[in-house]
Amino acid sequence: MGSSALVFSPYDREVLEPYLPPRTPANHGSLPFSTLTFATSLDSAISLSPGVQTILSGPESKAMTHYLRSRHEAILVGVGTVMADDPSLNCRLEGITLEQQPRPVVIDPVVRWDVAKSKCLSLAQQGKGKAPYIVCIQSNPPFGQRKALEAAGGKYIYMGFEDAMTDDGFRFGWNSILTALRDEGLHSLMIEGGGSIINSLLVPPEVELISSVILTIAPTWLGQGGVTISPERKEKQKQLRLQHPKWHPLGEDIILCGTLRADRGNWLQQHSK
Ligand SMILES: NC(=O)C1=CN([C@@H]2O[C@H](COP(=O)(O)OP(=O)(O)OC[C@H]3O[C@@H](n4cnc5c(N)ncnc54)[C@H](O)[C@@H]3O)[C@@H](O)[C@H]2O)C=CC1
Ligand SMILES: Nc1nc(O)c(N)c(N[C@@H]2O[C@H](COP(=O)(O)O)[C@@H](O)[C@H]2O)n1
Repeated sequence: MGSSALVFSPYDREVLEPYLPPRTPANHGSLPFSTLTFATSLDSAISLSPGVQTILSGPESKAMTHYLRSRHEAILVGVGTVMADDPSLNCRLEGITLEQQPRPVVIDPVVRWDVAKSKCLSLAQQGKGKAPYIVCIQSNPPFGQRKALEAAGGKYIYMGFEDAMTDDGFRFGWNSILTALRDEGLHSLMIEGGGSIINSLLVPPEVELISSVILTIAPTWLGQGGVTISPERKEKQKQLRLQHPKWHPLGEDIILCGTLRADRGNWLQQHSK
């Protein structure tokens, strides 16, 4: 995604509002309002292959993504995404202050990502975004990286070993991740990807942690071999279906909003016009 200032219309903002975190954060103690949001092709691919950044959003939906970034206190991605994309993870909407910038959060259990060399940290050093929080198990990340990260206002968040499941590498439970972020004072979280992160959230019981879903669907097929969104189907599992879906065309793309949690229904009905 490029670097010129983006504009997102008041009309489009209003359409999204029922699916966004409340402007005044809810109760102290509750987990962050978590919005799952990514851009997908017609064949459910979010990139051509794991290490490849693939532009799917058109200019209008890209502006929407940046509006979403401005409406959440944090933006979460997995280490696969930062290694592949070296993303900025800031908001480039017109008129955004540093205070309004989201806090990047990277799930990187064994600290594979060299944050000191990242675009994200460089932008934070220039005051164009916030420095990331890196969620990991390693208690002594490389000294130079830690120094650079902390000097810019970022940090490592250490998860205990008891949180890491061993059958599939180091995996933290999502409840533990969200609890750790809540304890850092973050009330809302935009979860952008990549494939491993999204697929692991779209299964019960983790799916209950998702407050809303806002997808960009681009009119393109990426073909086989891409990173696809297709969560594991557990035995006897009911179909996972978006509740309260709203389809909203934006440029050549379409935005699909919805909820996944039963208790979001009432809230939506009260807030939808
Ligand atoms: N189109 C879109 O909107 C987006 C596309 N992407 C694309 O997705 C691709 C990357 O996806 P993936 O390779 O699946 O990488 P990923 O970004 O999902 O990161 C996967 C890694 O994160 C860590 N991880 C994930 N869940 C964890 C958990 N519960 N506990 C501990 N560690 C955990 C593991 O180390 C795992 O290997 C890239 O090509 C990127 O461009 C990424 C974000 C958005
Ligand atoms: N909304 C959206 N549309 C696409 O077409 C994308 N490829 C992505 N990717 C996500 O955005 C990150 C790049 O962000 P910056 O512009 O560098 O801040 C990338 O890492 C993915 O998380 N998203």
